[in-house]
Amino acid sequence: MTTAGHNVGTAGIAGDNVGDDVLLDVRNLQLHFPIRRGLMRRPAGYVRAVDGLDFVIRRGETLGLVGESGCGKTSTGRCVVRSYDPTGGEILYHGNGTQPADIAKVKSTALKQYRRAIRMIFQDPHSSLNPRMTLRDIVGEPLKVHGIASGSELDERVASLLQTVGLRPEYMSRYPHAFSGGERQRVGIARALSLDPRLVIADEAISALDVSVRAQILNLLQDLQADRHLTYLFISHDLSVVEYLCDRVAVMYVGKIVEMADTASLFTAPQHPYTEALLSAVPKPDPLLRDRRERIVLSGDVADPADPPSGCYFHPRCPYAQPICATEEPPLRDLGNGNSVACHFAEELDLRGVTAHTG
Ligand SMILES: Nc1ncnc2c1ncn2[C@@H]1O[C@H](COP(=O)(O)OP(=O)(O)OP(=O)(O)O)[C@@H](O)[C@H]1O
Repeated sequence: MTTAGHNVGTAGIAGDNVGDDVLLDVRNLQLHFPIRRGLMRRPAGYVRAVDGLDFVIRRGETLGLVGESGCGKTSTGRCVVRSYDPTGGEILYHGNGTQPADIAKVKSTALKQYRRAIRMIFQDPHSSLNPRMTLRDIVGEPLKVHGIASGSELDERVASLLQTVGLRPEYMSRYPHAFSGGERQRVGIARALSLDPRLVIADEAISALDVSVRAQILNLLQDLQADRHLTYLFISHDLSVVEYLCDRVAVMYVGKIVEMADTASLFTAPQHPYTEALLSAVPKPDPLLRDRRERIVLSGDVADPADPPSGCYFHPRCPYAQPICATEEPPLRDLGNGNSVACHFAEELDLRGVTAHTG
């Protein structure tokens, strides 16, 4: 298959010094949903689902995106695939190793090309596959829509994609209901791969599956990454899986990244109190380990993204908060080792880490 799908236009962006290994450079990304009220449906406020994110995704890596429900993970993924139009910021795609294209703003043909390069795998394989379509239609549809294959060539490509994800080619005339949850997720993965993408966004891709099939799908994702030089943005609640799969992790709280680090540093030496609290809730199979670790129960609810607190959004729940935390928002700052944190007191706190597998 050709990689013509990655030939997105340059959209007039100056080439910055981000390094050759960067595939996606996201700057000040925002997605604010209007809250409409009254007869005239005028915006009465905004839900700041994504509120100024800065991060890069490097070629070939798996970047994890974690945080509690409602913190903006899915909204971020949907902005990156442009199924939502961001309300602000830039998504610079370095597809050809030349000048990047600002995906946040491209339209029509360039957007269609970009959507070949960045694909998404969804959480629920039951609802994300159309029950009235055969596997041939589901997996082959992107190839048809993009005018890449039809007729017998399409069948050949679908057969090959099914084999790639561990399904038998003769299944292509069957409907999704004939398959288990794990098999359906394999179909979703085959569909995502059909356009030979560079970046795959997996949004809770294994969360809905039985524990017994999760490992199989994880292994498949890892094999595909090695074979096809894929880059992943892996969105998950499950920190044990994130520790196992991801090279780096971004922790989100109420539309913002509060910590970003390589996986080993994040799990063994978290720098943000919110990360520490999330890690303390990772279930431990070892009872001795369980006894030694105290779970940090956060007080209060996740802040409302339509009416966030002043200063650091986390300060009303933070066990280490000081007066400045209620008045000044801490920027996401580089710690000098490539990792970054948004906390006024990161250097002064001695936070507890844990590794989900070894303790
Ligand atoms: N279409 C929408 N209109 C208005 N608000 C929305 C919309 N989609 C999401 N939101 C709000 O944006 C915030 C972020 O939601 P999002 O689904 O991105 O979070 P999440 O971290 O992915 O949560 P989960 O893990 O539960 O999927 C939430 O407050 C949510 O209610």
